[in-house]
This record gives sequence, structure tokens and C-alpha cells, in this order.
Amino acid sequence: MIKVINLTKKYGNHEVLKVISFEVRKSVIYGLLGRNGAGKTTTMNILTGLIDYDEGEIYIDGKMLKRNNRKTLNKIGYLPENPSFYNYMTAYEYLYFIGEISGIPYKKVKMRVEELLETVRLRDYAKKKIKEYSRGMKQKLGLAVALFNNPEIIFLDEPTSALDPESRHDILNLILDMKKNGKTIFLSTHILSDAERVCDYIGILDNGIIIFSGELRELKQKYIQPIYDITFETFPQNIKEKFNNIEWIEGIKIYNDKVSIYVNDIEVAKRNIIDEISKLKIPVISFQIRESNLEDIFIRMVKENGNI
Ligand SMILES: Nc1ncnc2c1ncn2[C@@H]1O[C@H](COP(=O)(O)OP(=O)(O)OP(=O)(O)O)[C@@H](O)[C@H]1O
Repeated sequence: MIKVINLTKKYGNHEVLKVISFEVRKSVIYGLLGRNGAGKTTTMNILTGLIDYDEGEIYIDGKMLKRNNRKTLNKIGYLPENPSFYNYMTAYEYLYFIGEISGIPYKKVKMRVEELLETVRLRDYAKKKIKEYSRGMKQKLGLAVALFNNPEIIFLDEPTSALDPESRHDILNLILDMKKNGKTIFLSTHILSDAERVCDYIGILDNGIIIFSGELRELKQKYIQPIYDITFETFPQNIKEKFNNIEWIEGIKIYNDKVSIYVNDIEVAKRNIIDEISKLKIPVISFQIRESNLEDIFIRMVKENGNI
């Protein structure tokens, strides 16, 4: 559905996209991951025809984006990171306005507005002024706008960032519904747990290149690694220093009193970990083993790419 070949983009001397290639199949959710400033929004803006690129080729549903702009862009809906609306309008008025500027006959606009309010579950708030909307409601309205022309591909830039957990949950469910309806969804995010929940495919953008593009399942299988999560009663001073030279420990991550120990030889670890922890002489509150999640894998891959 989307094919990007050797795409490059510079701002002055800053090579934001050094050379990136990836493919997105029809009716899947593809998540583009990267740290702040990695070039996610730049990629989105290029793929939605908002900004130009330097070199490379982009195909949307088999048609080259540059040569066939208007026709190709009709297949696309876009929800930018910070959508702006006319805040003095109600959602009804705003969607009617979008219908009018899209050149759709009035009767059809009315039907479409009703449908969309239902789809994004805003019907009960449709007569409220947008300025009174929460961020989550504004995102839903943004989704309705992106869906207005019934596009085949929907681009969502950081759709859940800055939302509270309940609104995030709502938006993720709407994204899953869109996939069920056959849409192809290309989203960018740095909330890795959200990507893990909804994405079938993942692209990791780092230092101007795509260091992985493929199935999330495949990525998790490739990077499967046991991790011990341990919560201590007090901050474990010097744990890094003490555990650094242990061969079967690959890395340690500390968040306050919680420590994650990444292990490369589980059999040796099972026999030795309790011993090593007891040497610290700090009371342990909880102790469990788990497999790596997308966040663990992301950090490891970016580290291997030389950026941490
Ligand atoms: N119009 C511009 N002119 C010059 N530099 C720009 C421009 N837009 C973006 N950049 C730079 O390009 C890099 C990539 O920016 P981009 O917004 O694409 O990153 P991002 O991955 O979306 O980050 P974030 O998660 O913070 O939104 C950044 O270093 C940014 O400062």
C-alpha cells in the first residue's frame, strides 16, 4: 500500500532522513518509532504530500506520489500531532465546514457527519463548542476529519501523546476499529506500550535510517531475552558497579527502587541471581522474571546503533 525507496531529506546541512526504505501492506497498522527529533513527523509530512523530499521514490497504492499528487492524496487522511480547529465552532459545525470545503453535496455531508460522529463516539458532545473539548475529544474530532473522505490510508502523528490513560485507550480502540474496516494505518509514536498494543508492523527510525522494519511478532522473537524485575526497599546504591562485571548480565536499568536486570544466559542466571542480590544486603520487596517488551527491544536496538 505504501512503498518508500531510498528517501532522503535535509534541512540545510542537517540530514534528517539519510536514506530510508520500507513497505507497508494493506489493512495493517504500521507504527513508526523513534526518539524525539528522529524524523517521524518529517516522514509523515512527506508521505502526506505536505512537504517535499530530496531524493528517493514513494508509491501509494502503486502510484508514484510526486507525479500523481492529487489523485493519490485522495486516498489519504491525516491527523497531525497538534490538529487545530476553529474553536468557536461546535463539532457539528466544524465537520459541516469540512464537508463544504471538500465539495460534497449537502445531503451527503449531513449523512457523513452523522456517521463520523458515531464512529468516533462524539455524538453526545457534538453541540458543544470545540474550545470546551478535552484533548482526547479533540483527537477524536481530528480523527473524524481525517476519515471524512473515506480514505484508504490514515496517517496519525503521535495520536496518543499528551492524552490521559482513558482517552488513550479510546483512541487506540478507534484505531483498531479502523483496521477492522479495512483501512491501512500508519502511525508514529514514542509511546512504545501503545505501539505494542495495536501495531502489526514496526519501523524503527534512528539517526536518519530505518534500523528495523517488519512484523512486531518477528521483532519480539528475534530479541527475546529474559529480564529480572526487582524492587528494593531502598535505592540500591552501586548496583551497576557491583553487577557490571558479571558475565551473564547484559545490562541494568534502574527506575528509583526498581531494577531491571537483562540476562544473556538464563540457566546460569537462575542459579546465581539470588546469591548476587543477597550480597547487596538491601531488603527485596518483589522479584519476578519476564520477557522483553517493545520498550526493552527499542532501547537495545538504538544502543546497538550507537546512539545511547
Ligand atoms: N522546518 C524545519 N527546519 C529545520 N529543521 C527542522 C524542520 N522541521 C524539523 N526539523 C528538524 O528535523 C529533525 C526531525 O524533526 P521531526 O519533527 O521530524 O522529528 P520527530 O521524530 O517527529 O520528533 P518529535 O517526536 O519530537 O516530534 C529535528 O532535529 C528537527 O529539529
